[in-house]
Amino acid sequence: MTQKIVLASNNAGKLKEFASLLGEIGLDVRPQAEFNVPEAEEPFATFVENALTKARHAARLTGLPALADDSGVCVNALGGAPGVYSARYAGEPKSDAANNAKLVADLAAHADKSAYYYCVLVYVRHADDPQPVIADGVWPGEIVAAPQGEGGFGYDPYFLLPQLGKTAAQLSGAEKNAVSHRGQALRALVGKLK
Ligand SMILES: O=c1nc[nH]c2c1ncn2[C@H]1C[C@H](O)[C@@H](COP(=O)(O)OP(=O)(O)OP(=O)(O)O)O1
Ligand SMILES: [Mg+2]
Repeated sequence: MTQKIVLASNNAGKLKEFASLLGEIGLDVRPQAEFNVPEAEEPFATFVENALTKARHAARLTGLPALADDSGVCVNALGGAPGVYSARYAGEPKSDAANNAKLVADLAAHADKSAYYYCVLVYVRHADDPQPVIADGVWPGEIVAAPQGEGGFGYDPYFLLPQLGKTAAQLSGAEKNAVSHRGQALRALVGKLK
């Protein structure tokens, strides 16, 4: 029987990417909304702490193993900002449009546009699992001032892959998953679960 797992995220863009990534692996992964799990607080200054708290929260409320993703875009000229604060960079309520506008404005005076996406995944077998399984991934690129592409989510229309001459939003879902921070992290995590 396939093990049912709860995916501790409410981000529709992430859920779509996980559905395609996890479909290949044969895990039965259900978004936490199916179990009416409300959004967890993410008070910490590190990605891994936030991911762990999200995973524990979903596992505690469902009684199922849980997988959480904490991720963001880190811009070198901005000292790594927005980083762990990417989702709320422009304040509450969360808005991709406001976040992207603030990022472009904050970076306007800087010549160095280099950045990277970071993703950490945490898997807990139960809420008090003393050995969470942790994997991460990094995806380098550059921030551009004008959006390009309709795919992806979040910062993707502004995240250029210089070697490809395309933003992350101009990649197909499969192309993005093959190289992204999230795809890398998930493949590493699955390797550790075997
Ligand atoms: O592949 C990506 N393509 C574009 N943007 C991305 C990506 N990966 C992370 N990001 C951005 C979106 C959000 O501004 C922040 C994640 O924040 P993060 O707290 O991990 O997720 P979230 O609050 O949207 O959903 P949840 O916590 O329920 O999983 O980084
Ligand atoms: Mg979040």
